[in-house]
Amino acid sequence: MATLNIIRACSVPVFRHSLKKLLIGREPFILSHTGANTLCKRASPTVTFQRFYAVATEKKVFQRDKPHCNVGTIGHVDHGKTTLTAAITKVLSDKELAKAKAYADIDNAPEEKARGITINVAHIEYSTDSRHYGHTDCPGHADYIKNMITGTSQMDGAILVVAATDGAMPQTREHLLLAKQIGINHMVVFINKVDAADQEMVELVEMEIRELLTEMGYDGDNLPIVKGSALCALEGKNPEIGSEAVMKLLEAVDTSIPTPIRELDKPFMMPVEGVYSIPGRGTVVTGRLERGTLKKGQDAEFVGHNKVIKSTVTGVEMFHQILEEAHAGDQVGALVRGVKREDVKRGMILCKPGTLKFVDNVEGQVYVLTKEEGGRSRPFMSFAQMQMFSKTWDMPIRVQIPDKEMIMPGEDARLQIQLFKPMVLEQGQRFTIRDGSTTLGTGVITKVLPKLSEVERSLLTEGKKAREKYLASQKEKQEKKK
Ligand SMILES: Nc1nc2c(ncn2[C@@H]2O[C@H](COP(=O)(O)OP(=O)(O)OP(=O)(O)O)[C@@H](O)[C@H]2O)c(=O)[nH]1
Ligand SMILES: [Mg+2]
Repeated sequence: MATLNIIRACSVPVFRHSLKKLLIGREPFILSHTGANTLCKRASPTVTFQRFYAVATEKKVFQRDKPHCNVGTIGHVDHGKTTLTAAITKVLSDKELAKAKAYADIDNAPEEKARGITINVAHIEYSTDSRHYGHTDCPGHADYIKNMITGTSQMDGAILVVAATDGAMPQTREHLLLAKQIGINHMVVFINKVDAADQEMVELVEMEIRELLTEMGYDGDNLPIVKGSALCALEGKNPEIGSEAVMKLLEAVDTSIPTPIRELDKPFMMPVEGVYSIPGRGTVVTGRLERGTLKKGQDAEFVGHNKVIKSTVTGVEMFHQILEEAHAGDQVGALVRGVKREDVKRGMILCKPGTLKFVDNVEGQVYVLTKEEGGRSRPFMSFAQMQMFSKTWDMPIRVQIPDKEMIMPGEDARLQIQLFKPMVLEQGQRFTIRDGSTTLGTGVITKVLPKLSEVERSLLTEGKKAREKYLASQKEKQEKKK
């Protein structure tokens, strides 16, 4: 069977014949890589080893025939994000543009269930006539915000799901605000569950959402809002509000979320989202390639959590299909050599050796959320300890407020931020700060400051008393100088 596939994969008819002669009676799986490669070369220069290997292991080679774009569903708990995701794949699979995914597959597929390189369960692929999509369905409940922050930081645009039966809920608001602050500027709205609400209610919800969008800094008057029922689409009922509404939504996504311009010519860099160990193949890291291009055979290193680990990329896949070359914006899985699963942690950055360094002392500009925006009601002061989220990592930090005594909710201010462990941070990088389960604020890095001294570093983790003592001694020194 596999042999036949290989023969079919050969694109030049005259070589197909010689390939047939070479391969009949051989088992492709037991060929060594070099053996297979020579075989391919002898048979046809057009059959590359990647293609050969792909067919031998019955994996498809990814065909880059459409621009790639990353989207995802956000919105209040239970408003139908996962149902809509499943419905999109169902409707598109009828047109052979996607593989239908059942609700249960999207919502709680255990990671062991997935095989191959690209494992991340939250990512789903489909195509429309004009684009190829990677879709993130953010899980609900308690983990939501954390996933929102790390998950949506990879979206080029979002689909906001609002149930017509509920309208805008507190979390709709919070997620919208967060999305805006993370830098998601393009949004399409799906008013879901119209099968369970009357017409008047649906219209009211639309008005309410347009107002909310405007308030949050989006173009509320003109953003596309599609009304329908994800459940009907999934169950194949009422096509006007079911499958047709889903197609309308996809059209809106196609036209109003532009394909971002990718930085292909920069050295590659990919924040690691997941790390997996695949028996017989090695360690695989997943994430979205942010800059550059990534290919098999490239030297790479992991930077972050105060470590640099050298490695080589030995394979690249996207949605279980082999990629000859990954481009910035692609959601990829990379097979890496010489690295154990325990060595690499989520949040490290896979990059071209020597192009990134980690820092532990930065300056940023932050906006602190008010209680209504989902923040807290109390101000915070210098020396406060909190958690910083950026790209796919989070890390405890201690902050200093150089210009003020304290920052009140609703204010913005300059912050000096010291990280407990050095991470990759660049000027212009966005971050969010949180305290326990509340989002305090979001900001952007304005300056990278000199690395912390040993004393400063030890004080970071010491208690308040030690720090106060240190500061007092510094003050004394300065006064003596005067
Ligand atoms: N009547 C009706 N019910 C729907 C529709 N879409 C989804 N539901 C139901 O709403 C409930 C929640 O749907 P989910 O898709 O799990 O919602 P979610 O937004 O993914 O929820 P979380 O992931 O928990 O935040 C389920 O019981 C769905 O069957 C719809 O169009 N009409
Ligand atoms: Mg869900």
